[in-house]
Amino acid sequence: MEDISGIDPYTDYNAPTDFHRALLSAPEVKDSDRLEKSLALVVCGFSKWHGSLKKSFENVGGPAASLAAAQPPTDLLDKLPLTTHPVSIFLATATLLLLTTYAYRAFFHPLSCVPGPFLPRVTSLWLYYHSYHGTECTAIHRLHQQYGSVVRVAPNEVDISDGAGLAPIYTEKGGFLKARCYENFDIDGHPSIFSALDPAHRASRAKPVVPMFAISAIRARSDILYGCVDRMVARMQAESKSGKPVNILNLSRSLAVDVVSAYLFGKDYGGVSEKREELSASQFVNAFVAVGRFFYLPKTVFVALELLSAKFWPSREVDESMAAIGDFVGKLVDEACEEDGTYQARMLKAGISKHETAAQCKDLIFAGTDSTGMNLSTICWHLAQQPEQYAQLRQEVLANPSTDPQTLPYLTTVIKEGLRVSMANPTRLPRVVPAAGGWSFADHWFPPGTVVGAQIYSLHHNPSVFSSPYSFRPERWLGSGVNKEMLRDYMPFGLGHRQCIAKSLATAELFMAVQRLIQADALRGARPVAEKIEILQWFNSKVVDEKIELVWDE
Ligand code: HEM
Repeated sequence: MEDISGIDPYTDYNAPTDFHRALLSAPEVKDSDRLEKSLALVVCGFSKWHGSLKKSFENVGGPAASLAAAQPPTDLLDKLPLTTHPVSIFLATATLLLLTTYAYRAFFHPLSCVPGPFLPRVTSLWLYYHSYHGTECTAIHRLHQQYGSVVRVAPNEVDISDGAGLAPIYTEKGGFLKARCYENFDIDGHPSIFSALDPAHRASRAKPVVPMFAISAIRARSDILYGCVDRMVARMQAESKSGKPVNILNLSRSLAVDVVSAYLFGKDYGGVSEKREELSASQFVNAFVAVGRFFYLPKTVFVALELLSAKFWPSREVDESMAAIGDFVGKLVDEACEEDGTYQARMLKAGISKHETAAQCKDLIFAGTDSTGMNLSTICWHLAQQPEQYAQLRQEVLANPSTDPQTLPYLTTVIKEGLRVSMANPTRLPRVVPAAGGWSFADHWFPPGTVVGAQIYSLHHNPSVFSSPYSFRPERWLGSGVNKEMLRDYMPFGLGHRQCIAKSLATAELFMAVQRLIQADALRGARPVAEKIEILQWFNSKVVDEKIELVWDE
């Protein structure tokens, strides 16, 4: 970049425009430099009134420093109202800096051509607000309806609802890397397989355990899953006779934690057998779900908030639940025998510390319990109000008592549709545009570092791909009704290299659970208590009141 620090606005200066020209028309000016130079102009102006301010900017280096070294055009500045009070100077400087930043983001930023309303163009507060309140998906969905399939949702972030964007973001060449905000899901100071940004760090943790998630490995030990499922069905049947509403979300979560623990850790958590209204692991899961409301905050702010909320808003229930899970994984790790082939043993054998292995186990308990629980309960909730679909499913399941459930065509459509409508993970799965050359899509160019993502909520609710998108219609997945856009845009488990590591395990669990529930006719006579399932749209959605209830008529 050309050095323009030699320009002395007092001696070389003919008119203020010379000074501006020097600032703004230097060759190879990048947008960021332009901003820095604009700031430098502000610094120059104020430094006339407050020398110390100038000095501090001189220490910054770069064009700001070189221009701070220059003198401002006196006649221009002399006309401005003067004040020497440091607070006024500070406030005025801050305001100018803010306005300059906003102006840059709105009009000069490389993403300034991407459509979207004014607020998210200039500040991330819009996204933080909706994320906090659990309205992110619907707010962004509305933007897509208004502005098209590519919208700017924060100064440096874009959401894409066009399925054609999925392959480059998530799949091709391994997809883009996860965005920094995933760090907020680190557990006990460790990046988990889910939250790790660095592929090499993730790979060294995932490699030893990936074989456990293979379809063949799951099939070989399907008796473990059926054992958990049968206990859950028996409990649902027993509770259904009480005449009171049964919280099937709690029941499905209980099954899910048992499957994860029995299958992966070799030790059943015993959630289904617990004699309590709410699963003891629930508050632990809820606490992690709630992390989603601060997902986009910078890590330092996130950690500060976490500490503050633990200090000023402690919760006995959450602490107890955390302690229960802490004890459970602590024992798993202490008692692990390196050759026993369990998840924890494989991690330890790969050289992962005990502390981190315990954290990785916690991550699986959270990820496995929440999403699978949400999906199974959503499927049951829909089946309970669709007598025709229920009858068709029962006919198929009863006619094929010992067939692998994943080969049953109608059951397959039910599970697929359940995964489409259940918004277990409704929000964007944000990724970073890589350094090499940026990324071009749909007439837009996104510079390196831009955070791009596609929210499952918009893809699964796109009426031009899924007709009547909010209705539960398993038939849409039958035969000729299926088209390539449906297959392309369907992504309940994410896509590509970082898609759900436990996709096959979760799918097997859903098939087995629905198969056994239908065989036992457990949902006959059930009806939903509420008209809809209300969620807060966080990374892992939170069901309002943590309840999805069914009640059985006599
Ligand atoms: C129906 C149930 C499930 C759904 C819908 C689901 C959904 C997802 C999604 C959407 C992602 C991708 C996140 C992203 O790209 O940012 C993901 C990743 C992940 N899920 Fe699941 N999940 C389910 C069950 C499970 C279970 C049972 C486990 C553990 C036993 C699990 C563990 C993980 C892990 C560790 C990752 C991170 C993978 C990586 O980044 O390499 N999930 N899941």
